[in-house]
Amino acid sequence: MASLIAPSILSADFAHLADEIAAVTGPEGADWLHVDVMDNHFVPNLTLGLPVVQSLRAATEVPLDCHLMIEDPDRWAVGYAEAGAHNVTVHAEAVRDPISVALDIKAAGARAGLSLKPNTPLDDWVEALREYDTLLVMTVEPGFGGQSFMPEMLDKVRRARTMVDTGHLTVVVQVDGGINADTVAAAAEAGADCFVAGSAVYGAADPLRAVAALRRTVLQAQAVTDPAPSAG
Ligand SMILES: O=C(CO)[C@H](O)[C@H](O)COP(=O)(O)O
Ligand SMILES: [Fe+2]
Repeated sequence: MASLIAPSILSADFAHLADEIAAVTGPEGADWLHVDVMDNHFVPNLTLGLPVVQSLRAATEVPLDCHLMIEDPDRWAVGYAEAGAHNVTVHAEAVRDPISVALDIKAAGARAGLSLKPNTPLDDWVEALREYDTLLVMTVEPGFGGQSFMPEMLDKVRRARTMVDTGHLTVVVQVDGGINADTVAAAAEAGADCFVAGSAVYGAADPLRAVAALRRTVLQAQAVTDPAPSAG
C-alpha cells in the first residue's frame, strides 16, 4: 500500500500558482500535485486547461496528477499526457471508450486513471479498470473544493482495496474530496493509497506542514491495518 499525498491546487491562489506549488514542495512535501480540470459542462465549475498544465509542467518537478472533470475526455485526455502529466484521470460517466482512452494515455507516457462519482458503482467498471493504473474514488460530488467527506464511499474504497490485494486489479486507489486531518485516517484504514487534499492543505497556515501531518496520519493508520506496508 502506498501513502501518496496530492495537494489540490483548486484551493490555491491561481494568481500565484508557482509560489503555491513551491509552498508544498520539499522532502516531506507533495508526492503528486493534483490539478482539477473543469469545463463548466461535466461539472458546474470552470478552472483551467491544457495551457496552464503545460506551464505547470515547466514550473515544477512534482508529478502532475490531472483530474479531468470534462466532457469528451476521449478527445482531450491524451493532450494532458503529451503535456507531461504523470497521471491523467478521466471520469467513467463521461468517457465513451474507456479502454482506448487508457491505451492512448499510456502510449503517450502517462499513467491512466479512471474516476467514479459517488453514485457510480465500482462493479460496472472492473473490466475497464484492468487497463488503468489509478482508480479515483470521489468522496464528494465533483465540482468544488471545501465539501464534506462522504463516509459512505469507504465501502467502495474497501472493495477496490480487496480487488487489488487479490490481484484482480493493479490500480493505485485514490480518494478525492473532503480529505483532512479528521477524515484521512478512515480513508487510509479502508485501503486508499493516494490522498487528494485541497482546502486542508491550502487553507492551513503552513501548507507544507499540513502535507507532512496528513502523511504521518496515513502511515499510522496503515501500520494498524497492515503491519508491514511497502514504502510510499
Ligand atoms: O476534484 C475535486 C473537486 O471536484 C477536488 O480535487 C477536491 O474537492 C479537493 O478539494 P477539497 O480537499 O477541499 O475537498
Ligand atoms: Fe480532484
